[in-house]
Amino acid sequence: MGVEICVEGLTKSFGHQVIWQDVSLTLPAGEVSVMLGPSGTGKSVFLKTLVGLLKPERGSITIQGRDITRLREHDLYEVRKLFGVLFQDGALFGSMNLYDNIAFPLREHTRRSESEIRRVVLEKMDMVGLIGAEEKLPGEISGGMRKRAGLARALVLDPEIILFDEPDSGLDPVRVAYLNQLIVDLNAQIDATFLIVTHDIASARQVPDNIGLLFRRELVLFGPREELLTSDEPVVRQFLNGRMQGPIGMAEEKDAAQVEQELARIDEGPRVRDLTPRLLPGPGITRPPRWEAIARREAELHGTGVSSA
Ligand SMILES: Nc1ncnc2c1ncn2[C@@H]1O[C@H](COP(=O)(O)OP(=O)(O)OP(=O)(O)O)[C@@H](O)[C@H]1O
Repeated sequence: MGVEICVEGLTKSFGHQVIWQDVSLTLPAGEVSVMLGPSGTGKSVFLKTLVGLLKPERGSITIQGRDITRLREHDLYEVRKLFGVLFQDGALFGSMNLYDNIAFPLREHTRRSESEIRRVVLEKMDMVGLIGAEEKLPGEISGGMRKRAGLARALVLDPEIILFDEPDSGLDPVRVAYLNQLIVDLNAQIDATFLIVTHDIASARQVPDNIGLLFRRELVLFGPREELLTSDEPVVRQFLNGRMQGPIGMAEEKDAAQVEQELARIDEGPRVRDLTPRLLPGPGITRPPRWEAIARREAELHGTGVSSA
């Protein structure tokens, strides 16, 4: 059923450079959350801190009753098994074919027989639509396929939490749409807790239960998607609408008077337009009760025609 992650008062610096401070949020068990933020605001650092690869200076990360920032390396190793991570480039070994890449965590971390490994690898390859590509090398396939292979590898140890570091980076809009559908389908099938770091606003509008925004060393907001999409917070409005006008500048600092002037000039139109229909599990995917409830809510909001996008 996935596990909850509770982050409280988390601060991370490198030397004198504070990346973010006093970050508190709860990733609800089994839900999909997205973390947005301008480049360089420390989204990847946040993922690495969650999985215990980086140590924060202050604060706690509680998973299954244990604060993982205080665990010794041996116990941390156990906790890491709860996580599957999809790195930006898939992080595949270039000299291994896809089958061996995906089998790698099973061979490293379990004592399963090769026939059992084969069953799991093929099951996960099937889930991400890669059956038939077992013998391919990472260099022989498209960026989209590499992401899928990275995702299959993240799934083989049956994680309770999956972290996605910019799954859409480097993909064209059509491949991003397929990947988003895959993420939603997977959430309905395996029911793990998902956290997705992305720049892609269209994905953030359609895919998650919750949205967070890191900006100027703070977690500006974290909350249910509907709340964020209709928020009046200028930073959120600017980011979700991909506009130059607003508090976020190229150098990340703008004069308050300039921001005020820019905001006064924007006519946003009716609020209801902001609530993009949510992506639902596709045909053939059995929806668990959580997704049935989401589908009912979408039908209420957008009419009965809403199904998968
Ligand atoms: N190991 C490290 N040592 C020192 N500084 C680091 C380290 N890792 C990241 N940083 C710094 O932390 C800041 C945040 O980096 P991070 O990659 O998390 O940003 P991001 O929000 O993911 O950016 P982008 O959206 O462009 O990928 C950057 O200034 C980066 O230089």
